[in-house]
Amino acid sequence: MTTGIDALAYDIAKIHLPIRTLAEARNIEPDKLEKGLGLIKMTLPDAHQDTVVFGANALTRLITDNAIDPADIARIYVGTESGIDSSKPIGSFLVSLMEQKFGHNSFAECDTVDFTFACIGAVDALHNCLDYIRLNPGKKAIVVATDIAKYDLESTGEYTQGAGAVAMLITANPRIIAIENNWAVSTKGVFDFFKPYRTIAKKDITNIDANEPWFGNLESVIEIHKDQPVFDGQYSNTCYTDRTREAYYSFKKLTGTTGSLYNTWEGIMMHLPYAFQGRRMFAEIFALDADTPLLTGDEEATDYQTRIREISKSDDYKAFVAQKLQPAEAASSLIGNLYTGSVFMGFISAIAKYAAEAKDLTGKKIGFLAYGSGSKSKVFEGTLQPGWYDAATNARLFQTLEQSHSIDFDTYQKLHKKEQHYSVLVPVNEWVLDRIEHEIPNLTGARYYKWVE
Ligand SMILES: CC(C)(COP(=O)([O-])OP(=O)([O-])OC[C@H]1O[C@@H](n2cnc3c(N)ncnc32)[C@H](O)[C@@H]1OP(=O)([O-])[O-])[C@@H](O)C(=O)NCCC(=O)NCCSC(=O)C[C@@](C)(O)CC(=O)[O-]
Repeated sequence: MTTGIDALAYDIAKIHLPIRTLAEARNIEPDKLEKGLGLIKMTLPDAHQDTVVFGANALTRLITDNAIDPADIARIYVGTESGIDSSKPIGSFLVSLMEQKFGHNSFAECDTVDFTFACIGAVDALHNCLDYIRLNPGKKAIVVATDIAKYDLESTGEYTQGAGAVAMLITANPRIIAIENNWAVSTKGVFDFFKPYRTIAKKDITNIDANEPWFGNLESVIEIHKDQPVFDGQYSNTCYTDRTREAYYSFKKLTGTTGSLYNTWEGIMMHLPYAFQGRRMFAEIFALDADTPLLTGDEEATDYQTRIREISKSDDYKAFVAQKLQPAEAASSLIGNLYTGSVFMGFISAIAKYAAEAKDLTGKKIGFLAYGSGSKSKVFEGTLQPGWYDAATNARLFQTLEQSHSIDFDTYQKLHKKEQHYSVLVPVNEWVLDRIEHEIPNLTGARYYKWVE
């Protein structure tokens, strides 16, 4: 028996700001963003959307497209770092919305919980669900990755924003990819990227956005939870490369792989905070784990870094990128960061590209290098199953992304600042955020959603 991903669905924000528009407004050379980081479009939520909406839309599609009987779903585990409540998980919202759609009490026996560890939370949810299915092969589990990657205006993260969700059905003998039970982990507690609760004096609250979730109302201070992270971009890249390299080598040890591990993989799925992150960070592993290593690890620190940079610009590395990394990058260029969903969206992107080239890849291995700030990497691998081609074709990923609606810079800024309260696109056949209960002065913040035909 194998376990893995049996079906996939997604919901990506339908509006975007062209990266060129952002570059011009911010006085950044467009080529840096387009050719240096691989960015083309940046998706963002419309006024009626939040992470529950994206997750619920992806989940509804997964259930409907695959005619899944709700009674067969034993658990819905959510990966997110954009939770909307410090107690009530997104999973709790999803279950109630699915009951609105698929029948009263239809999910009453379904287990649900959110996993949070920055961008790797949905991989943790997947890891857990695979173990569960291995123990209970007759059951079905669903993993939902849903996030809004939102950064401060004018920050270096601004051009990497994105929004959407991926939902995955996890079963025994899956149709798309069987995931082997080998998991290598590298963890280190660091502050590369985080979203702290900020404590501020009450006397300083005049400029606070009334839409922020509030809590911890003490006598003289108030704590607010900000959607946007505190981060150190270049340090986060160092943490990313260190963790993924360490987990990669742990995986080699775990599996007793003696030659180059990446040469055994048809494609490599990495966490992509922006399209070219994987190719910019993988050059070191490419050099160290080549059949004839290009680096020994004994070089002086500056020589070592210079050599990695040279290797990253070499023709051999460019050919490697085109073959093993580029298929997963294509969707990221058109979406931006999906946080927990990024590594899985990379997988959908890759299989869509493989299918378009009519490649026969059943039985081929795919490597996954997941990363979450904070920081942790997990490396695992899977084998493509005969249903991958139909799943890739039916997903219509690039046809869907092609329909994305371009907005202007002014609208982008208003949506970012939550100053625009009407939708850019009229929602059809999808979930919407209907209202947030605001009983001033007690802002309960309860959120209500509805399905619109
Ligand atoms: C990612 C950074 C740091 C990038 O930071 P940056 O300063 O915008 O870009 P850079 O200077 O590092 O790189 C620019 C690239 O463009 C090139 N370039 C320059 N000019 C041109 C030109 N004219 N024509 C062509 N190319 C040009 C330049 O040469 C370089 O390419 P290289 O050769 O070094 O590969 C920034 O966007 C940032 O701070 N982002 C937010 C944090 C982030 O995404 N970190 C990534 C690692 S952490 C992570 O992935 C986890 C995360 C963030 O998803 C959160 C989570 O886990 O929850």
